[in-house]
Amino acid sequence: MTLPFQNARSTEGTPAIPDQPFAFRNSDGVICAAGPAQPIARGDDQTLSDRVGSFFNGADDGALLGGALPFHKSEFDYLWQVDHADKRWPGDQPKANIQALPATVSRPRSQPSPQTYMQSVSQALDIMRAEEQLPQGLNKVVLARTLMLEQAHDFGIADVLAKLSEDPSVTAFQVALPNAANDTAPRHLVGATPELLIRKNGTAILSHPLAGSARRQDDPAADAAAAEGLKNSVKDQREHALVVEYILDTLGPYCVELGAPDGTTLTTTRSMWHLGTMIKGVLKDPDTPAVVLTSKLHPTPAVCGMPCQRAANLIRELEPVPRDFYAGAVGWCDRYGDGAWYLAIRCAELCGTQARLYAGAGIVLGSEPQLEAAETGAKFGALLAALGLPRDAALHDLN
Ligand SMILES: C=C(O[C@H]1C=CC=C(C(=O)O)[C@@H]1O)C(=O)O
Repeated sequence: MTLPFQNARSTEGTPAIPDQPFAFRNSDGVICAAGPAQPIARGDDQTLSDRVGSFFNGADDGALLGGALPFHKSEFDYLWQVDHADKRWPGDQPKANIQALPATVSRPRSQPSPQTYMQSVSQALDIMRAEEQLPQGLNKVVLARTLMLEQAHDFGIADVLAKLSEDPSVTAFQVALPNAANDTAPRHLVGATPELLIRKNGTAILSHPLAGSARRQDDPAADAAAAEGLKNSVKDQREHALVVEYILDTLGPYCVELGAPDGTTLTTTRSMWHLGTMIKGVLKDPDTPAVVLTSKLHPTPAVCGMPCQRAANLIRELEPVPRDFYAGAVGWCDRYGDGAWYLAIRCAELCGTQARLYAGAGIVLGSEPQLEAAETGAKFGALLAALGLPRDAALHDLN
């Protein structure tokens, strides 16, 4: 077993202590790291429970653990222990008005191109059609693409977070990421996630999976029609049902009670409509920490697919850009294991003057490559707007 709180050595060496290892803001309030931060020894999913165990046994009352789990479970997480939480959001300091700054951000550069992305979606659909009758055939895979942006000066994380947290329906977040060998500035993941993977308070747990999406429209009648269309879409309902089923199956063994209402509800952010289901449960053991439940759940078919390992392998094969912490999980828990963990989606990696935005879409039989490319284009909207670009800037090069 590796001990937490030692100065963790990894392939990148000892992590530099970031100014702010993690921060989350939503309609419930703010959780930011405060006091001295200590890295928890890095490792993969198999050792997570052991590595965080000492935190729960030995930490002071106000101590918090938080950070990020990567998308692929064999990769190393990046977690921190801090002495206590702060209610000061990093964006609350006096700041420049982002709208007033000259627009210096470069035109977004797609990686892969939307056309290559559409080809990957077609390939995935070919596999699904060929395996439709097989019991372990591929049912769903979530395929992502990225946008690169650059500007002359460093991206201001506090400004980006302040913009993202203007939407009360999301959880705006910032987590420190490990630096790559040639990085010249600290690396962070910042985002505005709409999706709660798990919240734990004593024995009570809550999960709010989303899957199935439609872009919000400026015109109210068109917006209502988009929502109605999503609700009635057989393809989106199927895409959603796989996630709910998976979460109920995975959490079942840890619960004395677990349930979801019949049917989906419409959930909205400023950019997107989603199908959502509120899953509630009561744990058998209140000592099972939220971060451990997260690692059991992750990756759900909202970010990976079904069957899970098959989909994860296909993602490695078809996506040219490694996901790293995109579509992983970000969150925090206290020494009682209570806390909240979210899907790391609608996010960007910021490093100095560079930003990489990520967006994915669930592919099932009935998906259409062009529409999935447009859906990912729309999902970039919140981050594009926070970085000072038009919300629809990624919707123009899809033909
Ligand atoms: C993978 C992403 O979204 C997931 C969450 C909600 C809806 C989704 C969908 O409709 O495809 C995705 O499963 C993303 O935004 O990058």
